[in-house]
Amino acid sequence: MSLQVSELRVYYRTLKGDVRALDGMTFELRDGEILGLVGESGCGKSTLGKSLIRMDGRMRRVGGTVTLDGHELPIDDDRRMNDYRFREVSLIPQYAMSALNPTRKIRRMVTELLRSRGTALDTAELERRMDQVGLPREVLDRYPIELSGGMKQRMVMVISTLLDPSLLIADEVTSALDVSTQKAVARALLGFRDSGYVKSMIFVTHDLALTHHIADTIMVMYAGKLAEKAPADVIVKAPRHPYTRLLLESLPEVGVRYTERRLEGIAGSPPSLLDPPAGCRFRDRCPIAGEECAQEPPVAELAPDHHVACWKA
Ligand SMILES: Nc1ncnc2c1ncn2[C@@H]1O[C@H](COP(=O)(O)OP(=O)(O)OP(=O)(O)O)[C@@H](O)[C@H]1O
Repeated sequence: MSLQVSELRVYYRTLKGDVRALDGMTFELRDGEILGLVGESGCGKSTLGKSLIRMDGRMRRVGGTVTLDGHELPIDDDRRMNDYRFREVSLIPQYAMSALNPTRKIRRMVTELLRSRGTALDTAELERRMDQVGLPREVLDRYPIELSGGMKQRMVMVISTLLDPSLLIADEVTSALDVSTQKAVARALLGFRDSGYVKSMIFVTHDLALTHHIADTIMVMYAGKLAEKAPADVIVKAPRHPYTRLLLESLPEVGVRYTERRLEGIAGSPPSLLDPPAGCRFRDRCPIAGEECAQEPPVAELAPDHHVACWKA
């Protein structure tokens, strides 16, 4: 088992009070597993990713534990987490491709990064990995501005995995890319896993179709909590949580025009995480909510590896 997250609660301190961005998340990730993490904007996906590697100043762990390869991660101790970053856990953050230092050529940037980690650059290994993701070697002697968006993204991916971290968190790495570049990036991620550069991966995205292609398991979050987690095929073909069903129904179909099938979103909006309601947080938008939903639903394992937090599932 690579990763075990247990009852994790991470809140943001704000002037209006605590934003309960993660409110009791429990899940596991096996060796070799790619987990697709989906859910509406603001449900806590990025907060989960950041919590596993670097909390920002406003984040606070209120409870729970994170264990990676049998060691509990000191997630709220920024200094101690330094021993784990890049080596054990690596993050490709949202908008990573715009975060490359514009004043450094790529080779110098990688050399400096590795030096700061006490490691020398193994150029042959770096080039092998660049070949694998289809990046020409002359990229090393270019400035970030001289690379296309897709090239920058693949370069960031190579850099983030150079020290073979156990867990890679890829946060929205494909959202700003065109469809064929998205595929190249997704293939590269699969290649990293298959080559053993990373043991397991959390792929954070809004794109359910792409997630279904590359993830072994999909976890759906809603308002800071786990709604459903199951093998990717099960989530797409036989979801049990009403939120997952509505999420799938709101996807556009290629070849179907608006006049034939109106694209329905999910009516209503998620609750504020400053003062979330008791009971099921999806209750106000749920077409099948009943009285029992005033109580918080437990996460039940309905079938092996199929976890659902819904009284009606
Ligand atoms: N620095 C912050 N201070 C206060 N609240 C924050 C902060 N960052 C995020 N939040 C809140 O925490 C909740 C979860 O945000 P998060 O960014 O993790 O969601 P997300 O699912 O990753 O969204 P998106 O898909 O838009 O990236 C939201 O309610 C958001 O408003």
